[in-house]
Amino acid sequence: MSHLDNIPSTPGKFKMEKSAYIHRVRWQSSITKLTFWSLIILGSILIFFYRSPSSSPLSSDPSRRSLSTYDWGGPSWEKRVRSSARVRSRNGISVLVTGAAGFVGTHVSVALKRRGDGVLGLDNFNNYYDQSLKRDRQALLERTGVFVVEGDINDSALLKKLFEVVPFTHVMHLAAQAGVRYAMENPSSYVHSNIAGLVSLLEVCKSANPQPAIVWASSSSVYGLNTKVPFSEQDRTDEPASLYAATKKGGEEIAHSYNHIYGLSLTGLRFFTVYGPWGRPDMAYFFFTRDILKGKSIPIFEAADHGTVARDFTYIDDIVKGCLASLDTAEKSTGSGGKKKGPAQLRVFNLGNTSPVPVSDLVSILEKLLKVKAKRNIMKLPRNGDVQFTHANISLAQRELGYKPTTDLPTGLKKFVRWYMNYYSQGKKADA
Ligand SMILES: O=C(O)[C@H]1O[C@H](OP(=O)(O)OP(=O)(O)OC[C@H]2O[C@@H](n3ccc(=O)[nH]c3=O)[C@H](O)[C@@H]2O)[C@H](O)[C@@H](O)[C@@H]1O
Repeated sequence: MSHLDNIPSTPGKFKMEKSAYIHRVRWQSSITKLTFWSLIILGSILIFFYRSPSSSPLSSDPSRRSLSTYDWGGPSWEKRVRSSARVRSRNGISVLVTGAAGFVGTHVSVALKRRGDGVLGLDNFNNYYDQSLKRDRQALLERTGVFVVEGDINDSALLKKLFEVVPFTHVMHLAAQAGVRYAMENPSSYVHSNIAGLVSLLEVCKSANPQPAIVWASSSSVYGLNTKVPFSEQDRTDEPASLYAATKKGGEEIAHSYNHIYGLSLTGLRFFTVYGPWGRPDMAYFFFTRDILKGKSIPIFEAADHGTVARDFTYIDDIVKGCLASLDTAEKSTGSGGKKKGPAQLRVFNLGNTSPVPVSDLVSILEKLLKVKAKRNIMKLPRNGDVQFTHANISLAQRELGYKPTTDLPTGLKKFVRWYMNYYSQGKKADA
């Protein structure tokens, strides 16, 4: 008989062979031991999750999408930060790019690095969409010489540290919770990233010496239910159709207040449905491509009375040019030591393509490029935050930034499809 046979199968059903007293003493000591070890294990788990000062404040935040802690700091980490942010051209700038492993962030970081600017990336690698795509973008950035620090914009200690290590002249703020429809599923993630995260970043920027100039991503969605087209920067933006749009509009007001109080130079860019290689799998052109290839039906929205739903789709390279021109024309912030010394620049620009295309035409272009007929499922535009159309007036950006989009939708989609086929032919799965 093995000693294992002495252990009762049901806890508590001990055979009373010895005196009750001895059993009671043993029983109490077992409970004490059990409590002691439970506390030790619980303590260890807590210490594991909160072990470093760099642990993300996300850990206790219900809006968090995945449990993440970030490690940063130390001499070799600082060396990498410094080296990545080192300016290598005359008159170059040093830029902190937030959301660097995102779609626009990756393209902008590469473009800046290639022209000799210092670039440091920051990204929290959340799981809103396929994280392996973000990791592959990160690998691309590493090959270009851009180090991406893993962390969240809500982590003020990390942001302060970055500004201690590098006196950034500019911040390109692209970290955000994107996507219009997802706001109904996870509203707090929009508040967390687009409102709280923005404030956390601006708080650190306002106290930095010197204060950086900030260029950041707003959205065409701030035009909301407006019917006057094309949308101009002077138009009202007080009827957002989604929480996403509301948080971007809120960001524009927050920018105004930091400019007014602290003299921060701030430029907001209203992007119009940006698409292209290394894009976002949650966007229609991307998952339409995946689903057409899979033979899955795709939902194509239409407005009431068969009204056309259209977007001013803008190719990534045009957006990158607009971002770089915004950084190059940004004036210096005027404050120091957290105090305003004089008026500072405050700008908002539309970055669109100026030629809206119906979603059904987008599908036709994809069908031709993919040589596959789509299974179209025409359905009523759901009440989920989508607007019927967008159309940018870009004359202000043209005048002030020299912004001039040059890629039409068929040309841009051709480049996207080429990238897509190449990327996913390497055994990767195109899951959102
Ligand atoms: O311009 C912007 O500011 C916004 O552009 C996009 O938002 P959206 O234009 O809605 O882009 P998609 O989600 O790719 O949708 C494109 C078009 O396809 C339509 N659509 C979308 C999904 C679907 O299943 N079916 C469908 O017909 C939408 O109604 C829309 O007209 C981005 O997702 C936002 O993050 C960005 O801020």
